[in-house]
Amino acid sequence: MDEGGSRIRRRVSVRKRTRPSLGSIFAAPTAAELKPGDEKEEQEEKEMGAGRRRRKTVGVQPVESYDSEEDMFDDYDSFAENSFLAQLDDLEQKYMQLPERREHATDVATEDLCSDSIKHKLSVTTLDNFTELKTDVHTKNQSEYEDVSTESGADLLCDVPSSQVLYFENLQNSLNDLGDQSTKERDWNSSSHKTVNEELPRSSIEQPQQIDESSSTVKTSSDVNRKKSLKDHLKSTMTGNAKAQTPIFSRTKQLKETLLSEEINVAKKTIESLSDDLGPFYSLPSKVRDLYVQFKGIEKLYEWQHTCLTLNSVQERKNLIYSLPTSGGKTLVAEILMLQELLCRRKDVLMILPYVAIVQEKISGLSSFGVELGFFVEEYAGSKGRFPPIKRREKKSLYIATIEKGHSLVNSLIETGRIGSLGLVVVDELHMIGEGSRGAILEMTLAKILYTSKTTQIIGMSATLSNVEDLQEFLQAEYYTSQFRPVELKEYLKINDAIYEVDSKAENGMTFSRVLGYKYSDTLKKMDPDHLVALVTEVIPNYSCLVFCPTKKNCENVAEMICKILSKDCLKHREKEKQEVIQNLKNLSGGSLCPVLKRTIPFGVAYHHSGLTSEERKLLEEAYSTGVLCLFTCTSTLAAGVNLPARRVILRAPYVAKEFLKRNQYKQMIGRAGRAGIDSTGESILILQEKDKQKVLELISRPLENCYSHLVQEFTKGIQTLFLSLIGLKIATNLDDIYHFMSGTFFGVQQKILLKEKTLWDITVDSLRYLTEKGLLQKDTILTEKGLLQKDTICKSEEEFQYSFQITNLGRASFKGTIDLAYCDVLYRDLKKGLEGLVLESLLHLIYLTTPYDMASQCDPDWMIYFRQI
Ligand SMILES: Nc1ncnc2c1ncn2[C@@H]1O[C@H](COP(=O)(O)OP(=O)(O)OP(=O)(O)O)[C@@H](O)[C@H]1O
Repeated sequence: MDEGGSRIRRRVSVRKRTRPSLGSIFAAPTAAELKPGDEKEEQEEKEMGAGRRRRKTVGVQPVESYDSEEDMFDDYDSFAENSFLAQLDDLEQKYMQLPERREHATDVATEDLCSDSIKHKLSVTTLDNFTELKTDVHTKNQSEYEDVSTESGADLLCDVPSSQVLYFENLQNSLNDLGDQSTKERDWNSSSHKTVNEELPRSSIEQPQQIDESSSTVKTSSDVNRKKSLKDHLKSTMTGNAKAQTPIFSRTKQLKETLLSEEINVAKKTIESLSDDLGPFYSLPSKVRDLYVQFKGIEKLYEWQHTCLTLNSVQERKNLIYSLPTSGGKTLVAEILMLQELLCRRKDVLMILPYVAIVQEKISGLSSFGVELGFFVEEYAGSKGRFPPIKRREKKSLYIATIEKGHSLVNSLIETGRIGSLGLVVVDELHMIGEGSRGAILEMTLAKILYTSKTTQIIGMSATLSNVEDLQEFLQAEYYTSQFRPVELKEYLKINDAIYEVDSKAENGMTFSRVLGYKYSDTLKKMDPDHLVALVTEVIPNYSCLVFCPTKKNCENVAEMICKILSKDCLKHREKEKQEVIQNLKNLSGGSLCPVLKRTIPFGVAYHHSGLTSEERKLLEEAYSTGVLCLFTCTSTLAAGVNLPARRVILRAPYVAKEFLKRNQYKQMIGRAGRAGIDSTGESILILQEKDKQKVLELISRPLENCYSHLVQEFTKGIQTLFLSLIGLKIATNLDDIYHFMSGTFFGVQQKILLKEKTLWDITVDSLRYLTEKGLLQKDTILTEKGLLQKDTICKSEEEFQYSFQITNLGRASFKGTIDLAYCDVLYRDLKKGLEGLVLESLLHLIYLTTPYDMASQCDPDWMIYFRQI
């Protein structure tokens, strides 16, 4: 009895000691609370339609060095009564008399100490059909009990990442859909609050009415009721569990679990010994292979995947860049390497992806693996993500992050001295390192990892890499490439009504293929001058088709235009399911539906761009993936890795907005054509006008664009932000170290190409000087060969001295508040002025203070309106 009780009390005392004061919670953000790059991500999020928030600064949770014990009680002290824990002890005394129930009940008690959300998360489901999975989970918990109790109970009790809860919910929904009668009879609302441990015989759950009644006094305050209900729930669950018979678990399940942990132990040893014998599945338990068959239908690896995974450099954990055409199956290799790291080397893994939508797609794809194999899948995108991440002792975490959130995560790990816990970092679409300020953030992230952790392996992949040598030098990585593509991709161009095949051997890069056979009336020609309907009706409704359009508005117009011309027969194709899609979309937005989608969905057509909310997007993507919708008109964002392939991809014009297509963009877009395992071939058709012919011929024949560092070009969002964070996080604080850091960046590798007129030393010195003059840094002490001099000592030549720098308050606030350094001083001045006197006569002053400067610079206010308002 005391064992369990004392364990709980001990945890409480730890919590009390380490819990931050209210003051510190509400104090100005510290350390990794406010992360560089979040604003940019907002932009991207907006772009992908995943969020519509606007703000000048971004607040994140306070930084604490959470350990798993703290997490267990996180958020609870705030609403539980002081006597709550004492009552818990009483309850233990009362209901845990039977020694054989002790462990089980303690388990439940501690679980119930967790928030409703955690309970909810742990309440896998109560469906009969799902008992197997729950039993599985419970068995795992039981088998882990030893570790849990001797360490901290962390893995059982800590925050299950929402991503994995989603997995359970999805499973629950799909089981629900099966329409099992017994399922229907259940009350879902109530069952959703049950814990895994409540999956016990009904008789044992229907219990302690007396205790409930006697202990609960009626109070009017809702708060008190909340506390009471928690307490009652606790009591009732504990009593129920105390009386319950120990559930009988399937022997087969238990055996499977034992086998899995045995296999993992063997795999750990194999991987440590660097043996050539890779065991049942690339040093992983055979269960992983089974899961790939079960969840992804992948029975066998492609030859290149096998070769890549068995490379010596990969076995030796060297950094690796690999490049294959789109749909080549790159992700699977990365996933296997990630699983080796999580399961065998017992380290956390970070996967960086370019967009929120892709992170979400990956989360849902990998959550099932996490549940089955015992690791956490954590989302770092949009508003999701905790800094620093929860420290877990047993299970490892796979963080799936956008570029910006990945950077913040790495910053927080460095700041808390935990960067070594990151065993592997995988970067998908590595070529994005050459794209503007997002590229600069990716570069900073990787450079910081390289500088601070010698044990973290970095793997980058892309379908569109050109100057790989530079990247190899930066990442100190090996390179693997192959031209493998499981489904052949045929490229076509359409000029007027003739179709040409792209042919590198032909004199002008193309050969005539055919003339479009579709008969157009004069009216139709006016409506559809590019013969889009002729092209799409060769494919839909039986196969899927993507039409890339230059703008969002164009997506909508093209979708409508196509539907006006399409035969009414299309309406009959999967009619009922399309109506369901419409209904589901309506449900998402309180009964209303975009009039364009209302007209196009019955034809199986929809637009896909950043104007959709993430829920709408998911719904439409699902309908498209299952063939209910057969045509998407979309913008280029869909090309960046969202797995929605099509039999035919049509590029409406060789433009993205007003910019002429880049080779990389073209490759990514046409790469969506040809579905592995479904299509035997994929086709792309680029529609062009005579005037663009020459440019297009160059586009299809020239090599991919090189990628170049944007670290210095993106001055305030690049090198300036980097230096501030290096000094703020104490990664490098003196001139010498900072210069050394810079030499190891992608810019350092390309400096001679990018900025010939200046040396890297000069660039470093100039940037530090600029930050110092701006009041973001201050020189601390001066280190000379003769010793330390005071900071105000005048020095003649920078080279003679080694400055040590400190971040100022303004610098820290800017770095942590993700403020663009271009206007951090203006913002500070404005806020300071606001402190002197806030004009509340009208809303004008408040609007001024809360309008981001970059937004303000995009519009040209009519000052007379303001004048009249005042
Ligand atoms: N060995 C395999 N056998 C069968 N299918 C596979 C295999 N490997 C990958 N696939 C499937 O091929 C499809 C494309 O794979 P993946 O998304 O990994 O390609 P990619 O190279 O990352 O493409 P992109 O550059 O477009 O992101 C996926 O549906 C994946 O499940």
